[in-house]
Amino acid sequence: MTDTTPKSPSPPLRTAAVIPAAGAGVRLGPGAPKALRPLGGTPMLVHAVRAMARARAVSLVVVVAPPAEVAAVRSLLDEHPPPPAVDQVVVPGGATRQESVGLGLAALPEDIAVVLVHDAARPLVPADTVDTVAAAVRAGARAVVPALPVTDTVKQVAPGAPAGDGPEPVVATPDRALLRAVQTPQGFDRGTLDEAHARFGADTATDDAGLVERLGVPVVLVRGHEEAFKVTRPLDLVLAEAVLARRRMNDGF
Ligand SMILES: Nc1ccn([C@@H]2O[C@H](COP(=O)(O)OP(=O)(O)OP(=O)(O)O)[C@@H](O)[C@H]2O)c(=O)n1
Ligand SMILES: C[C@](O)(CO)[C@H](O)COP(=O)(O)O
Repeated sequence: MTDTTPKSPSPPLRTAAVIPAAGAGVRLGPGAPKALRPLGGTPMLVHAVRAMARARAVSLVVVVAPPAEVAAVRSLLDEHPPPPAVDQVVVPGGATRQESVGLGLAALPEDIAVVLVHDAARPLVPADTVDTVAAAVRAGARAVVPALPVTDTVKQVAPGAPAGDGPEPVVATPDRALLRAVQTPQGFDRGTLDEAHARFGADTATDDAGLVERLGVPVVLVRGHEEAFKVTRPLDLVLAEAVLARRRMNDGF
């Protein structure tokens, strides 16, 4: 006999942001782990979490913290709570960025369909950029990366050449018009990213989309934003302070 009992609708599938924040910040110089260093008087991580929580799409934020700082990060985020519609989870990170992202993915509940991976070290990404990436995944793309044209001319050197430490023979000058500098958040259909990390997570890659490319899955770029730059070296922090001060003056926050 056919069962005619009406089925209750399934709950909607949600979007989560995984924020790798477990790096030391060696290139920024000695001090606390980079994500916990202040920007405008507030730890960089709090800015990154706010940026993700402010985006319309995101309803869960998973912060991947330096293992020794998990309790401190939980307290910090309790002091700076997200909007009520956004849940927050903190998990310990690993030795590499990829390992940290993998640990964040392992903490996601089943109802997450779209994952945005966002560096804590990109604290000033505008909410519109986050929503553009999430919307492109929701519209059917399996991997979406915000990117900007490259403004410097780029030279290619031989494999194994020491970075910038002396005379290096140039091997080629790639056509700059064909190059893009990529940012985060990178957005993925959850199954695609899980598979990429399961199969290639132990390989070397500097971003998550690089792992997805190895699956043979198409990756698409959308326009990034200048203010989504990564705080890597001390001068980046000077720029970040200036951008934040300008925003506070313009927006009064
Ligand atoms: N083991 C690691 C290494 C990096 N990251 C995170 O990955 C993002 C991008 O990495 P990067 O800017 O290179 O940060 P660090 O690894 O901290 O920088 P450095 O190489 O200068 O130490 C950062 O938000 C960083 O916290 C992480 O979660 N776990
Ligand atoms: C993921 C990333 O931010 C994209 O630009 C970047 O590749 C991270 O690289 P890093 O080696 O951790 O600085």
